[in-house]
Amino acid sequence: MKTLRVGTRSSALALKQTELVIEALKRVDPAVNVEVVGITTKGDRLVHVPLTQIGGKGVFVKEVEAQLLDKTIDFAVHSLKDVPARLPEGLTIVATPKRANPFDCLIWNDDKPFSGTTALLVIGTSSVRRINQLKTAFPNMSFVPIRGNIETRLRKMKEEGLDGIVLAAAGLERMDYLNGLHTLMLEPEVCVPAIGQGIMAVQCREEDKQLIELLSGINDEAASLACLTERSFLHRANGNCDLPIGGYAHRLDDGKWEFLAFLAGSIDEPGVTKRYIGEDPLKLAETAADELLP
Ligand SMILES: NCc1[nH]cc(CCC(=O)O)c1CC(=O)O
Repeated sequence: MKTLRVGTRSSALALKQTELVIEALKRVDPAVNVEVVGITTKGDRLVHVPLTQIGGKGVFVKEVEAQLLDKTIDFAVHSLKDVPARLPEGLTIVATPKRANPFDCLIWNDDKPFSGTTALLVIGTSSVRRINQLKTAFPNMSFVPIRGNIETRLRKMKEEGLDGIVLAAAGLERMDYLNGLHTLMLEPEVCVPAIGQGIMAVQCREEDKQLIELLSGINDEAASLACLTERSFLHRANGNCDLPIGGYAHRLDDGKWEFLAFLAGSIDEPGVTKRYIGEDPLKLAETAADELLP
C-alpha cells in the first residue's frame, strides 16, 4: 500500500491527535503506512494578534486545507472546533473518532495563595464565548486576553501572575496534563462548550473514494451525530469566533438526545442558554436555531 501523507498543525496537541488517528487506522488496517506533515498555520505564526483580526478560527485550518486541495497531503486531522462552518468545495469531513471530554476547564495558578471566595480574580482567556458565560456565573472574575498553544498559555499564566486560565479539557487530557493541574471542570450548564469541542475531524478530498472507505472505518457514530447537530446550529448562525456561541449535543442514557445551545448578541450582552431534548438531534438544532437566532 502506498504511504499516505497526513497534514496537521504543528502544535504538540495537533501532532498528538494525529498519532491517535494513525493508531486507530492501524487497528482497522495494520498495513497502512502514514507520514505526518506538520504545517505551521497563520494562527500559530501570528500569536500576538487577536484571532478576530486575522480571519477568525479558520486560521488554524486554511493552510492545511490548501495542501489537501493541492494534493501535497492525502488527508488532514483538525480539532473540529477550529473548522469553520463552511468547508472548501471538494473537501469533506470523513470521520470523527470518539469524542474526548467536551467541557471547558478552569486552571488555577497554584503560585497564588487562596484569597477568599469573593476576591477579584483575573482570568486569562480570549474567547468571547467563555468570557460571556463566566461573567454571569462568577461576577468576581475579570478577563485578560491570552493566546498561544496550551504550553504557552500555562507558562503565561505563571509569568503574568494570573489567577487562572480557561482551556478545553480535551486538549489537557490528550496531552496528559490534567492530573498535574489544580482545576475546576465547568459543567455545560455553567459554560456551554464551543461547537465541536473535544472532537477530532478527519478531512480528505471528496473524490478519493478508496481513502474515504478506509478513513470512515475510524468514525464514531455518536461523535458524528454530535458534529452534525452542533455544526448545523453553527451554520445557521453563520458562526465564527466573533459571536459568543456554543453548542453541545449528546446522547442521554435513555437513547434520547440533549442539545444545549448558547448565544449572545455581543460579548457584554447577557446570553441565552436553552436545553432541547428529543429523539432526533438534528431537529433539536433546527428548533434551537429558530428560537435563538435573530
Ligand atoms: N482554539 C484552540 C483549540 N482548538 C482545539 C483546542 C482543544 C481541543 C478541542 O477542543 O478539541 C484548543 C485549545 C483550547 O481551546 O483550549
